[in-house]
Amino acid sequence: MSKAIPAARALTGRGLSKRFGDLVVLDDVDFSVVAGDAVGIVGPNGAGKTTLLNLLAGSLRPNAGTITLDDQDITTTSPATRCRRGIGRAMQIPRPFAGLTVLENVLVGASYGAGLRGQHAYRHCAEVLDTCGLIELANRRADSLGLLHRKRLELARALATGPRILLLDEIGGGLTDAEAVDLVVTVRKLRERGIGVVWIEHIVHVLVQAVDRLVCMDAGRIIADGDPQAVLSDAVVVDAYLGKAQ
Ligand SMILES: Nc1ncnc2c1ncn2[C@@H]1O[C@H](COP(=O)(O)OP(=O)(O)OP(=O)(O)O)[C@@H](O)[C@H]1O
Repeated sequence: MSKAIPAARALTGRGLSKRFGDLVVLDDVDFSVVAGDAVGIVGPNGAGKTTLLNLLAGSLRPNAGTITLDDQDITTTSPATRCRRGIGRAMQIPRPFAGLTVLENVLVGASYGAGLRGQHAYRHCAEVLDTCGLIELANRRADSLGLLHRKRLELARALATGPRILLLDEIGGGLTDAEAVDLVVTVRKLRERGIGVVWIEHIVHVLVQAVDRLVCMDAGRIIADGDPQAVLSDAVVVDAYLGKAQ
Protein backbone atom coordinates (compact mmCIF):
# COMPACT_ATOMS: atom_id res chain seq x y z
CA MET A 1 0.00 0.00 0.00
CA SER A 2 2.69 2.52 0.95
CA LYS A 3 5.02 3.99 -1.64
CA ALA A 4 8.60 2.69 -1.75
CA ILE A 5 10.56 4.64 0.86
CA PRO A 6 14.29 5.28 0.84
CA ALA A 7 15.24 4.70 4.48
CA ALA A 8 17.16 7.92 4.98
CA ARG A 9 14.39 10.28 3.91
CA ALA A 10 13.25 12.57 6.63
CA LEU A 11 10.98 15.41 7.60
CA THR A 12 13.06 17.92 9.50
CA GLY A 13 12.37 21.21 11.26
CA ARG A 14 15.36 23.36 12.23
CA GLY A 15 15.27 26.35 14.55
CA LEU A 16 11.46 26.52 14.46
CA SER A 17 9.88 29.42 16.32
CA LYS A 18 6.22 30.45 16.40
CA ARG A 19 4.61 33.44 18.12
CA PHE A 20 0.99 34.45 18.46
CA GLY A 21 1.26 38.16 19.24
CA ASP A 22 3.56 38.36 22.25
CA LEU A 23 3.06 34.72 23.15
CA VAL A 24 6.05 32.58 22.16
CA VAL A 25 4.58 29.13 21.52
CA LEU A 26 7.61 27.47 19.92
CA ASP A 27 11.12 28.60 20.70
CA ASP A 28 13.97 27.43 18.45
CA VAL A 29 12.83 23.81 18.12
CA ASP A 30 14.78 21.19 16.15
CA PHE A 31 12.81 18.07 15.25
CA SER A 32 13.27 15.27 12.75
CA VAL A 33 11.55 12.03 11.83
CA VAL A 34 12.86 9.42 9.42
CA ALA A 35 10.62 7.11 7.37
CA GLY A 36 9.97 3.97 9.43
CA ASP A 37 10.54 5.73 12.78
CA ALA A 38 7.73 6.07 15.28
CA VAL A 39 8.12 9.13 17.49
CA GLY A 40 5.79 10.04 20.35
CA ILE A 41 5.36 13.61 21.54
CA VAL A 42 4.16 14.34 25.07
CA GLY A 43 4.09 17.39 27.29
CA PRO A 44 1.73 19.50 29.37
CA ASN A 45 -1.23 21.37 27.88
CA GLY A 46 -0.06 24.40 25.95
CA ALA A 47 3.51 23.07 25.50
CA GLY A 48 3.34 23.66 21.75
CA LYS A 49 2.87 20.08 20.53
CA THR A 50 -0.02 20.73 18.13
CA THR A 51 1.65 23.92 16.94
CA LEU A 52 4.75 21.91 16.00
CA LEU A 53 2.54 19.49 14.04
CA ASN A 54 0.79 22.45 12.37
CA LEU A 55 4.16 23.78 11.20
CA LEU A 56 5.25 20.37 9.90
CA ALA A 57 1.92 19.88 8.08
CA GLY A 58 1.96 23.41 6.68
CA SER A 59 -1.24 24.73 8.25
CA LEU A 60 0.87 27.34 10.09
CA ARG A 61 4.02 29.14 8.97
CA PRO A 62 6.91 29.52 11.41
CA ASN A 63 8.19 32.98 12.37
CA ALA A 64 11.70 31.56 12.13
CA GLY A 65 13.32 28.32 11.06
CA THR A 66 13.10 25.95 8.12
CA ILE A 67 11.30 22.72 7.31
CA THR A 68 12.71 20.23 4.83
CA LEU A 69 11.39 17.00 3.33
CA ASP A 70 14.01 14.80 1.69
CA ASP A 71 16.39 17.78 1.98
CA GLN A 72 14.08 20.06 -0.05
CA ASP A 73 12.84 23.22 1.62
CA ILE A 74 9.05 23.08 2.16
CA THR A 75 8.79 25.86 4.75
CA THR A 76 6.34 27.89 2.66
CA THR A 77 4.69 24.98 0.83
CA SER A 78 0.90 24.58 1.26
CA PRO A 79 -0.62 21.72 3.28
CA ALA A 80 -2.16 20.26 0.09
CA THR A 81 1.20 20.14 -1.67
CA ARG A 82 2.87 18.64 1.41
CA CYS A 83 0.13 16.01 1.49
CA ARG A 84 0.79 15.09 -2.14
CA ARG A 85 4.50 14.89 -1.32
CA GLY A 86 3.86 12.35 1.42
CA ILE A 87 2.98 14.12 4.67
CA GLY A 88 -0.35 12.82 5.99
CA ARG A 89 -2.16 14.16 9.00
CA ALA A 90 -4.91 12.94 11.34
CA MET A 91 -6.56 15.65 13.42
CA GLN A 92 -7.41 15.64 17.12
CA ILE A 93 -11.10 16.24 16.33
CA PRO A 94 -12.18 14.09 13.38
CA ARG A 95 -14.13 16.05 10.80
CA PRO A 96 -15.14 13.54 8.11
CA PHE A 97 -17.51 14.46 5.31
CA ALA A 98 -20.58 13.64 7.41
CA GLY A 99 -22.95 12.83 4.55
CA LEU A 100 -20.51 10.55 2.74
CA THR A 101 -19.91 6.89 3.51
CA VAL A 102 -16.74 5.62 5.15
CA LEU A 103 -15.48 4.38 1.76
CA GLU A 104 -16.29 7.67 0.03
CA ASN A 105 -14.42 9.61 2.72
CA VAL A 106 -11.35 7.46 2.20
CA LEU A 107 -11.66 7.71 -1.59
CA VAL A 108 -11.37 11.50 -1.30
CA GLY A 109 -7.95 11.04 0.34
CA ALA A 110 -6.87 8.44 -2.21
CA SER A 111 -7.92 10.63 -5.09
CA TYR A 112 -6.70 14.08 -3.99
CA GLY A 113 -3.77 13.01 -1.82
CA ALA A 114 -2.42 9.90 -3.54
CA GLY A 115 -3.66 10.80 -7.05
CA LEU A 116 -5.28 7.39 -7.54
CA ARG A 117 -8.23 6.79 -9.84
CA GLY A 118 -10.68 3.99 -10.68
CA GLN A 119 -9.82 0.44 -9.66
CA HIS A 120 -6.43 1.51 -8.25
CA ALA A 121 -8.19 3.89 -5.87
CA TYR A 122 -10.78 1.31 -4.80
CA ARG A 123 -8.14 -1.37 -4.21
CA HIS A 124 -6.00 1.05 -2.19
CA CYS A 125 -9.02 2.13 -0.11
CA ALA A 126 -10.02 -1.46 0.60
CA GLU A 127 -6.50 -2.08 1.98
CA VAL A 128 -6.63 1.10 4.05
CA LEU A 129 -10.05 0.22 5.48
CA ASP A 130 -8.85 -3.28 6.27
CA THR A 131 -5.73 -1.94 8.02
CA CYS A 132 -7.84 0.47 10.07
CA GLY A 133 -10.51 -2.10 11.02
CA LEU A 134 -13.24 -0.38 9.04
CA ILE A 135 -13.85 -2.70 6.11
CA GLU A 136 -17.18 -3.91 7.46
CA LEU A 137 -18.35 -0.33 7.88
CA ALA A 138 -17.35 0.79 4.36
CA ASN A 139 -20.91 1.64 3.37
CA ARG A 140 -21.95 3.30 6.62
CA ARG A 141 -22.40 7.09 6.61
CA ALA A 142 -19.62 8.83 8.53
CA ASP A 143 -22.10 10.70 10.72
CA SER A 144 -23.49 7.41 12.05
CA LEU A 145 -20.16 6.31 13.56
CA GLY A 146 -19.26 6.26 17.25
CA LEU A 147 -16.07 7.89 18.56
CA LEU A 148 -13.71 4.91 18.09
CA HIS A 149 -14.77 4.44 14.49
CA ARG A 150 -14.62 8.19 13.79
CA LYS A 151 -11.04 8.15 15.14
CA ARG A 152 -10.22 5.16 12.96
CA LEU A 153 -11.78 6.89 9.97
CA GLU A 154 -9.63 9.97 10.63
CA LEU A 155 -6.56 7.71 10.57
CA ALA A 156 -7.83 5.95 7.42
CA ARG A 157 -8.42 9.26 5.62
CA ALA A 158 -4.83 10.29 6.35
CA LEU A 159 -3.49 6.88 5.35
CA ALA A 160 -5.43 6.94 2.08
CA THR A 161 -3.34 9.91 0.93
CA GLY A 162 -0.34 7.54 0.71
CA PRO A 163 1.88 9.19 3.34
CA ARG A 164 5.54 8.46 3.95
CA ILE A 165 5.28 10.48 7.15
CA LEU A 166 2.06 10.40 9.18
CA LEU A 167 1.32 13.09 11.78
CA LEU A 168 -1.19 11.96 14.42
CA ASP A 169 -2.71 14.39 16.91
CA GLU A 170 -4.33 12.67 19.90
CA ILE A 171 -6.06 9.99 17.86
CA GLY A 172 -6.51 8.08 21.14
CA GLY A 173 -8.12 11.02 22.96
CA GLY A 174 -11.46 10.12 24.55
CA LEU A 175 -11.02 6.39 23.94
CA THR A 176 -10.80 3.67 26.58
CA ASP A 177 -7.37 2.13 27.11
CA ALA A 178 -8.45 -1.03 25.27
CA GLU A 179 -9.66 1.00 22.28
CA ALA A 180 -6.47 3.06 22.24
CA VAL A 181 -4.35 -0.11 22.33
CA ASP A 182 -6.25 -1.16 19.21
CA LEU A 183 -4.83 1.94 17.51
CA VAL A 184 -1.35 1.00 18.72
CA VAL A 185 -1.61 -2.26 16.79
CA THR A 186 -2.55 -0.33 13.64
CA VAL A 187 0.23 2.22 14.07
CA ARG A 188 2.78 -0.59 14.55
CA LYS A 189 1.66 -2.10 11.23
CA LEU A 190 2.15 1.23 9.48
CA ARG A 191 5.64 1.57 10.88
CA GLU A 192 6.51 -1.93 9.73
CA ARG A 193 5.52 -0.81 6.22
CA GLY A 194 8.11 1.94 6.44
CA ILE A 195 5.83 4.88 7.20
CA GLY A 196 7.30 7.41 9.63
CA VAL A 197 4.88 8.22 12.45
CA VAL A 198 4.77 11.26 14.73
CA TRP A 199 2.10 10.75 17.39
CA ILE A 200 1.03 13.32 20.00
CA GLU A 201 -0.83 11.59 22.82
CA HIS A 202 -1.59 12.17 26.49
CA ILE A 203 -2.21 8.45 27.19
CA VAL A 204 1.50 7.89 27.74
CA HIS A 205 1.39 4.23 28.79
CA VAL A 206 -0.42 3.46 25.52
CA LEU A 207 1.79 5.69 23.38
CA VAL A 208 5.02 4.02 24.54
CA GLN A 209 3.74 0.70 23.18
CA ALA A 210 3.81 2.16 19.66
CA VAL A 211 6.91 4.35 19.55
CA ASP A 212 10.65 3.79 19.70
CA ARG A 213 11.48 7.39 20.47
CA LEU A 214 9.78 9.85 22.80
CA VAL A 215 9.99 13.64 22.74
CA CYS A 216 8.79 15.72 25.70
CA MET A 217 7.95 19.39 25.16
CA ASP A 218 7.39 22.10 27.73
CA ALA A 219 6.78 25.82 27.22
CA GLY A 220 7.65 25.76 23.53
CA ARG A 221 10.85 23.77 23.83
CA ILE A 222 11.94 20.15 23.57
CA ILE A 223 13.14 19.19 27.04
CA ALA A 224 13.90 15.50 26.34
CA ASP A 225 14.26 13.36 23.21
CA GLY A 226 15.29 9.71 23.09
CA ASP A 227 14.52 6.22 24.34
CA PRO A 228 10.96 6.32 25.77
CA GLN A 229 11.81 4.78 29.16
CA ALA A 230 14.84 7.05 29.57
CA VAL A 231 12.70 10.11 28.72
CA LEU A 232 9.96 9.07 31.14
CA SER A 233 12.42 8.68 33.99
CA ASP A 234 14.23 11.95 33.23
CA ALA A 235 13.91 14.22 36.29
CA VAL A 236 13.18 17.27 34.10
CA VAL A 237 10.29 15.43 32.40
CA VAL A 238 8.90 14.17 35.70
CA ASP A 239 8.99 17.70 37.05
CA ALA A 240 7.47 19.41 33.98
CA TYR A 241 4.92 16.81 32.92
CA LEU A 242 4.54 13.53 34.73
CA GLY A 243 4.45 15.09 38.17
CA LYS A 244 1.31 16.97 37.12
CA ALA A 245 -1.20 14.11 36.90
CA GLN A 246 -2.47 14.09 33.31
N1 LIG B 1 -4.06 30.30 16.68
C1 LIG B 1 -3.65 30.61 17.91
N2 LIG B 1 -3.73 31.88 18.38
C2 LIG B 1 -3.31 32.19 19.61
N3 LIG B 1 -2.75 31.31 20.48
C3 LIG B 1 -2.65 30.04 20.07
C4 LIG B 1 -3.09 29.61 18.77
N4 LIG B 1 -2.85 28.29 18.65
C5 LIG B 1 -2.29 27.89 19.82
N5 LIG B 1 -2.17 28.94 20.66
C6 LIG B 1 -1.59 28.90 22.01
O1 LIG B 1 -0.33 28.31 21.86
C7 LIG B 1 -0.02 27.52 23.01
C8 LIG B 1 0.38 26.15 22.53
O2 LIG B 1 -0.75 25.51 21.98
P1 LIG B 1 -0.69 24.04 21.40
O3 LIG B 1 -2.08 23.68 20.97
O4 LIG B 1 0.39 23.92 20.42
O5 LIG B 1 -0.30 23.21 22.70
P2 LIG B 1 -0.35 21.64 22.97
O6 LIG B 1 0.94 21.28 23.60
O7 LIG B 1 -0.75 20.92 21.74
O8 LIG B 1 -1.52 21.54 24.04
P3 LIG B 1 -2.65 20.42 24.30
O9 LIG B 1 -1.95 19.25 24.91
O10 LIG B 1 -3.58 21.09 25.26
O11 LIG B 1 -3.30 20.10 22.99
C9 LIG B 1 -1.25 27.55 23.90
O12 LIG B 1 -1.02 28.53 24.89
C10 LIG B 1 -2.34 27.96 22.96
O13 LIG B 1 -3.36 28.65 23.64
